[in-house]
Amino acid sequence: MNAAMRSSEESASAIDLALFGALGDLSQRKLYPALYHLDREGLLDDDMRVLGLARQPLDAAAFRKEVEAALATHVKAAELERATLARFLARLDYRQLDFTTEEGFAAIREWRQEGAERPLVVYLAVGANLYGDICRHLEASGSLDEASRVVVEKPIGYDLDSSAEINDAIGGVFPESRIYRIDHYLGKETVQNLIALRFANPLFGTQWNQNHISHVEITVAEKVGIEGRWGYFDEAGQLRDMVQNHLLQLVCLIAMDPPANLDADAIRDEKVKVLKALKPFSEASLGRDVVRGQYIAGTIDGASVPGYLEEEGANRRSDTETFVAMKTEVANWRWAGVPFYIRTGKRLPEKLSQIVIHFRQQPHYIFDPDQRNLAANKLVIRLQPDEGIALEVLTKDSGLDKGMRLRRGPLHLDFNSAFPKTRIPDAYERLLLEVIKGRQYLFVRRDEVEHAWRWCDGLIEAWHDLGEAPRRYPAGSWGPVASIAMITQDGRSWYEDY
Ligand SMILES: NC(=O)C1=CN([C@@H]2O[C@H](COP(=O)(O)OP(=O)(O)OC[C@H]3O[C@@H](n4cnc5c(N)ncnc54)[C@H](OP(=O)(O)O)[C@@H]3O)[C@@H](O)[C@H]2O)C=CC1
Ligand SMILES: O=C1O[C@H](COP(=O)(O)O)[C@@H](O)[C@H](O)[C@H]1O
Repeated sequence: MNAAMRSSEESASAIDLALFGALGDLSQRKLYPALYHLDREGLLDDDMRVLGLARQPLDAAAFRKEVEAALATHVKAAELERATLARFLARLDYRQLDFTTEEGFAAIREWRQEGAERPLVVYLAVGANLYGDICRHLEASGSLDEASRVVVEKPIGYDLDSSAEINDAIGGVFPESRIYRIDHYLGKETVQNLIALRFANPLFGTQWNQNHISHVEITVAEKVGIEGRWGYFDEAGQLRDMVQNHLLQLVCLIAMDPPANLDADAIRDEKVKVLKALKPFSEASLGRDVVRGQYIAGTIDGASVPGYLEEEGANRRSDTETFVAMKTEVANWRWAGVPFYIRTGKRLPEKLSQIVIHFRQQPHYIFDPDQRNLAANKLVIRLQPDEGIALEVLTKDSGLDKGMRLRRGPLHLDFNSAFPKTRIPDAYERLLLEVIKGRQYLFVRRDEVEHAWRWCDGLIEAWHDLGEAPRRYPAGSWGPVASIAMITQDGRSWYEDY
């Protein structure tokens, strides 16, 4: 964080927030808890107001009750303080609105009149099919001005063409400098820590390339299944839902060159270079280096769970993937020849997001030949849960009878125990704070979204040509056996020290 960022951190900015989709799942589970926590931390200006917009006919009092109920469900009881809650609820107002017609949008302009000097932030917590309509109606109703910002959720489209269409619609009303595209992984504390780890520590900065790193592993494993979103998910699949955005953003943060500074565009320029350098799959590499899976019924934590095709809302046979593993490469000078193994899936045994950087072995090995497989350092970056960083190093096994036996052990930084008083904020807290302050470095620029789609579209097209059904895996396993074979064929294995 540069000096300008640091000094503006202390002062909260006053904004008016118009929240479209104010009674939806995202608002209730993520946005109100995040705003409440910001208020509790003293990070919301006293004058900040929130206007909830949705189609149900509620008045402000009934809306506040809905929000209070959402907070009671999604904020820990110990963190719900009466005074903060009262202050937060008093910020809220509500208007009933159908987002598809311009009629009614004047209500936003009228609500704005009271706080016209504050920038308006428009948060679109609705499906992307509504983004264009809402932006146009906001403009036509005279609700916007030169300082208004818009926040949009993923997924932006279904492929490159649809994403370009949506981006055009938003871009027809808001300039890129006032569009905040959320990828909530960028708001996670440990994901931001990747920037600090890489660029604040010369120890890693000098080693971060193909001369010293043999391969990189990224695992984003989920225990949950489809969570009532079968209709959406079946159209998307795990590649579009997770890889196109979250996993490729992680690849970017690991692989990018140092930005000249921490400005949004300096960082985003470097990420775009990584996306452009991602190797496309050939027909041969597709069969060898990519595994798609779909879960069948199984057991997680001792409880039976249904298969993907038996989940609530499942209404057809489907070959949509719920798991993807692949070996890819960032084809540039820094990373040529270094495989990036990535995998993500639903209904896996753990909720775990982890990056493992495998360093190369020493050029000449002098210890016990039986221990050769130990002989490389690993940097394990745990994004969730139990956020932390561990560097696996080799030391001498102690004891008179051990000779020069090696022992592998971690130099471990566990954020929760190292900094016990620091609550690790939810990603949406950080992201909302950045929007309020008008800083874009944690948001995704249009060209990032589009380069990521271009690469994914190529992969999806090749899958279609191949015409193979996904491999089945039992819920509660680590995915199809082929995903293990994919990495063992290179003489490696997925890091398993969970
Ligand atoms: N939920 C999550 O965890 C995540 C969501 N997202 C994204 O966030 C966005 C919102 O998702 P989510 O909250 O789950 O969706 P929901 O369907 O739960 O919420 C959408 C809200 O918008 C309202 N709405 C829809 N159409 C209209 C309309 N024409 N006029 C007025 N109100 C309307 C709905 O009202 P009604 O109830 O009356 O239909 C509902 O309150 C989506 O883009 C999604 O992809 C991204 C990441 C995670
Ligand atoms: O964007 C999404 O992310 C969640 C996983 O997020 P996490 O913060 O819990 O790791 C995923 O379940 C969902 O399908 C996807 O749309």
